[in-house]
Amino acid sequence: MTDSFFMQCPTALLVIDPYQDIIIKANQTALALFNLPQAQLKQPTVSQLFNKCLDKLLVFSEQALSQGSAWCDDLFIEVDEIPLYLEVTAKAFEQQLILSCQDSSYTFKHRYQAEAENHYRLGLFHWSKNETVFEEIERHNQLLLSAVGDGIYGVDTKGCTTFVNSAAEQILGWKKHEIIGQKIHDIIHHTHQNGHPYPAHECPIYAAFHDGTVHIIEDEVFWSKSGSPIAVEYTSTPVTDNGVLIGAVVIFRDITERKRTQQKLVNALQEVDKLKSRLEMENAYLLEEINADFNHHQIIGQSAAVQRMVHQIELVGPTDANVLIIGESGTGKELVARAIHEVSSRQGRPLIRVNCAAIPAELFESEFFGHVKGAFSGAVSDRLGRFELADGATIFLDEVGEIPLQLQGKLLRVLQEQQFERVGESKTRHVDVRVIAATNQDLKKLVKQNKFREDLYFRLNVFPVSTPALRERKEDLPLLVQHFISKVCMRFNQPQPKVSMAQMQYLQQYTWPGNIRELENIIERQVILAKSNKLSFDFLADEHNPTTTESDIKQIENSEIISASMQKTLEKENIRKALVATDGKIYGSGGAAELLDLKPTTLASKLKKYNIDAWQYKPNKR
Ligand SMILES: Nc1ncnc2c1ncn2[C@@H]1O[C@H](COP(=O)(O)OP(=O)(O)OP(=O)(O)O)[C@@H](O)[C@H]1O
Repeated sequence: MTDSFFMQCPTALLVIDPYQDIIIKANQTALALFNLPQAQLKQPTVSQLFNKCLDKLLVFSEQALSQGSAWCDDLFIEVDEIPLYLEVTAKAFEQQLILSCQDSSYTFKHRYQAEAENHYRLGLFHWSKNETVFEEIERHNQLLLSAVGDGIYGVDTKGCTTFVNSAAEQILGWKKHEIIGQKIHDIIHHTHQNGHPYPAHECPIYAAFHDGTVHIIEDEVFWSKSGSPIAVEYTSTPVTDNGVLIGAVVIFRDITERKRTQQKLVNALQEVDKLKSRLEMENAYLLEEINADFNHHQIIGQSAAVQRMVHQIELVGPTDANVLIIGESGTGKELVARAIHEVSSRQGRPLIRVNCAAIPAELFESEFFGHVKGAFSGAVSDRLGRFELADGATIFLDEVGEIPLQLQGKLLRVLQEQQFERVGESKTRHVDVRVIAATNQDLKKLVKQNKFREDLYFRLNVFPVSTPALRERKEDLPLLVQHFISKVCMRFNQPQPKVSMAQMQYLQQYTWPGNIRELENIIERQVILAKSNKLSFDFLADEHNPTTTESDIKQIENSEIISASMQKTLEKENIRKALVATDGKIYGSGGAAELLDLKPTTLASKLKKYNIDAWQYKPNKR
């Protein structure tokens, strides 16, 4: 069994006797390796077998015999004259040596192969490990590129697309397979927003891989698959490989929404600017109004004429009809206009007043309709006209008869179509303005004289309202007088003086050519001049009334208009009545002077003037 193992062992085994120089035994592998016939084991001898390296064999054998074992790889034999190097392991056994021999080239080959295989296995392992890492990186990159909200695409140096991320697909509407390998500029960047062609040689994206610098563009358009422009900002960054430009990567963002928001903001700011300048103008206008003390709108009076007028105001006020107020100067035309505006639905906005008599002829159009900067010398900035200012409100054209004939056509157009153009501008503007006009002139007469357009007159005269002259409603005088005294005294913060009946008569007798404005002015003046707590208006008698002879008192009483001479007669009669009532007493409490609200000295001089003897009225004298 042992011998069989020996014989079948895959390693070449020789048992030699180094002392006798003979091969005692050799197994199958050894016979094959040394090319020995089994029958001739005694031949060759050991030294013959290793005859080319005897010295080394001797040293090796002695080492094995003395140490019990030895190993060497420099012994060789010649087989068919070809050296066969061996790795030999020797084991000493009872003065014999067992040699285990291995073909060195075979061992080397196997070891090399094993090593190569080892390397190969290791390499494969490393490679698959690396491949997994690369795959992982690629997967991460893909995830990142897909997750990014910005569009990303790459181009090579020919301008052809090399990759596209999902956001780019979504923004542009093009699928990857439709643009990969295609010249991207021709697909999405061929035209400027204004429709002008965008040549590829001007394309900043392509420029990046020509000049090697980053190109940042903040406002351009890319064209979607559907053909609509997409507002974008983008960065084109050159890509290099070992210092060589190989293309560019473009990161872009759809800024449509941002631009829309920006535009909204710009519009809102413009609107704010417009409203601001409008408010400033309104404010300045209102301040002007407050300063002018026009902020009271009470119409005082109980006469039939006033009641009729108030009724008309209530009728026409809530409608949007144009109104023409006709009346003498100072009869309250503006007051009526304000009252109409205030009962209308436009009362939340100011009444814009234009005094047509105060505007120089050459500035009328600009005042009414505004102008643009540079429209004429002096037009240094855009300016709103009164009609634009009154948009949504009411415009009050005071002294409308003063509007120059050449502008009347334009005014008619606003009244009919609510349209006009600013001076120096062709853009037609629309407004919603109610017009209230006023005049103290006879417009019909102006029409006949060709100074006022008839069509404009009819347009304005839709609803005429007349303000009665004060002399036609003298019954309102006491109320008006009291109203103005209160108003003035409140302004001056002083107690209100009284008006005696006699003084009231002076007011009643006066003809009031300046109407209520004159009354208001006179009262203000007299309040300032009043020395005591009493107001005097006797100067009115002397100021305007012509001298007449004394007439019948009865006639005076029945007369509505009292002339100066009548007034004198009336005063004389009045003094007489006072003397009768006071039994001829002039001075002191209960005297005629007090009753007449006159200074005793004034009464005395009047008695002298009228040649009245107070003694005549003493009880004992009558
Ligand atoms: N009925 C009234 N009650 C109270 N005040 C009045 C009345 N009518 C007019 N007034 C006052 O008289 C003054 C003159 O009135 P207003 O300016 O309205 O007259 P007008 O007819 O427009 O004058 P003009 O034609 O000169 O412009 C104002 O202070 C106004 O408040």
